[in-house]
Amino acid sequence: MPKWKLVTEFTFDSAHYIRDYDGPCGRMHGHTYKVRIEATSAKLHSSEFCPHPVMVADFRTLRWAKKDITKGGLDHGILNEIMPEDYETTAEMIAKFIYDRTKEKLPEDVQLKVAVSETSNSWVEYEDE
Ligand SMILES: Nc1nc2c(c(=O)[nH]1)N=C([C@H](O)[C@H](O)COP(=O)(O)OP(=O)(O)OP(=O)(O)O)CN2
Ligand SMILES: [Zn+2]
Repeated sequence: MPKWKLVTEFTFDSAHYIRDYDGPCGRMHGHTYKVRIEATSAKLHSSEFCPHPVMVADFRTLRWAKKDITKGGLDHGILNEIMPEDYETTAEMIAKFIYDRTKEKLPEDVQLKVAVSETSNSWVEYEDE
């Protein structure tokens, strides 16, 4: 079936610690998190900014997490305070958190894959097939 795949990448800067971690990651520290979101659909849709069905998903909608925390994003925040308690602040759960929040903003048929990197040598990817 013909389909589109959008890819967008962005960064945000935040502090975190991993609860009960035996090592430096258990102390408050910061990362420039890199995020890559892939959105796939066989249909085009309107968006919160555009009334015409011409997009898989609006890049502006996909990039919500790069906004300042005072504007609903994750930038310049403390992830342990922003994320609900059932998410820990590992890259795995940050990817799931971004996936879950982004999915809420999109039409049901849009498939997502979210990748998160804390450091230049490690990535995690999350999707729900
Ligand atoms: N599977 C995961 N492992 C670790 C995570 C994680 O989110 N998922 N997170 C951390 C820490 O948050 C830490 O900040 C990253 O540590 P580290 O991999 O040690 O990063 P460095 O770039 O400093 O690695 P060096 O090898 O010391 O250069 C840890 N593990
Ligand atoms: Zn860290």
